[in-house]
Amino acid sequence: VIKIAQVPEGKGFEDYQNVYNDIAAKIEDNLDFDGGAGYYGQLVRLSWHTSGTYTKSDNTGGSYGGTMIYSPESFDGENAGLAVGRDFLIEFKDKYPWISRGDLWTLGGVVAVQESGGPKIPWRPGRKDIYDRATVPEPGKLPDASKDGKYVRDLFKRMGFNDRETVALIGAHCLGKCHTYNSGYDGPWGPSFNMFTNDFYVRLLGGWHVKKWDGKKQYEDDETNSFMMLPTDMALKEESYFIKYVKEYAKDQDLFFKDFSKAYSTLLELGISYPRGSKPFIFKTVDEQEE
Ligand code: HEM
Ligand SMILES: Nc1cccc2nccn12
Repeated sequence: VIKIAQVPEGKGFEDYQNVYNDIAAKIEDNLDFDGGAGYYGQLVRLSWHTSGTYTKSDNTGGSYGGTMIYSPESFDGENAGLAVGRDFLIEFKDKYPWISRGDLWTLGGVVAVQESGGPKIPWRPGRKDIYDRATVPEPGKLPDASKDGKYVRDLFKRMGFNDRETVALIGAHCLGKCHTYNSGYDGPWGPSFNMFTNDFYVRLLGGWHVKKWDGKKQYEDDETNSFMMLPTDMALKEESYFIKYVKEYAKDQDLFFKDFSKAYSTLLELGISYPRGSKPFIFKTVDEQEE
């Protein structure tokens, strides 16, 4: 399946920086959403789920076609709650009719990471809105949080990621929270959930116990009982091939930022062919434009 990037006629860096700035402004106007988590987590999860359907062996899935709104992908239980992110962004599809869903949804994640203090994320436009039932991925490609380390390792390997990249990507769980009405898992994550940091790894290396409740198996921290981890999060400290990266990132936020930036940029472009030598955009943050 060939998916070739096609940039809308005459659109360049400035055009996409304008979209970036509009998204950033709307995030800024809604910081108290979701108990103070804001929209950062929602937008990063949307960008990840539109991309994480990718399978390297047959080059299917990925962010190119913006197919998440079509069945059967729209019915994938793992995508519950993502209408929040899509609805947040939809006004920019009207304002900038030339932008594709895939470009808008992945750009939304880039804005969220950069505006919450995270690393710069290289990003390229050119995804195309397509409706061809044959290109809509079947449910089951996105990870189930109740599983173990081997499952996580194999699922990310299907996308073409190694152990280091897998651990780096899941560090995005520093943002946002779980919502029982979406996944059955219960938030909270705490005061740092609107800041992109290596906090996830630092906390993960602390003490955790299984939460006593009638919901899905999940963990809460020994110290305050106010943070949570999924079983697949805990798997990162249970497997020898993951734990070494957890420790590296807990010690060195710059290293985490460097590895996350590369892996996340790759994730958002899985399956897409770009013209040789096409240079990614590195958008300025809102703060950088005020100087
Ligand atoms: C083993 C892999 C993963 C599993 C099983 C997993 C599972 C989950 C679950 C169950 C939630 C809660 C959804 C809700 O209840 O609203 C969640 C939230 C989230 N996930 Fe993951 N995830 C994984 C990897 C990733 C990756 C690779 C990224 C990004 C690069 C990511 C970004 C997020 C974010 C930002 C949230 C918070 C969403 C919000 O605040 O609404 N996750 N994840
Ligand atoms: N914020 C958040 C979302 C999803 C999973 C997760 N594990 C720890 C924190 N966290």
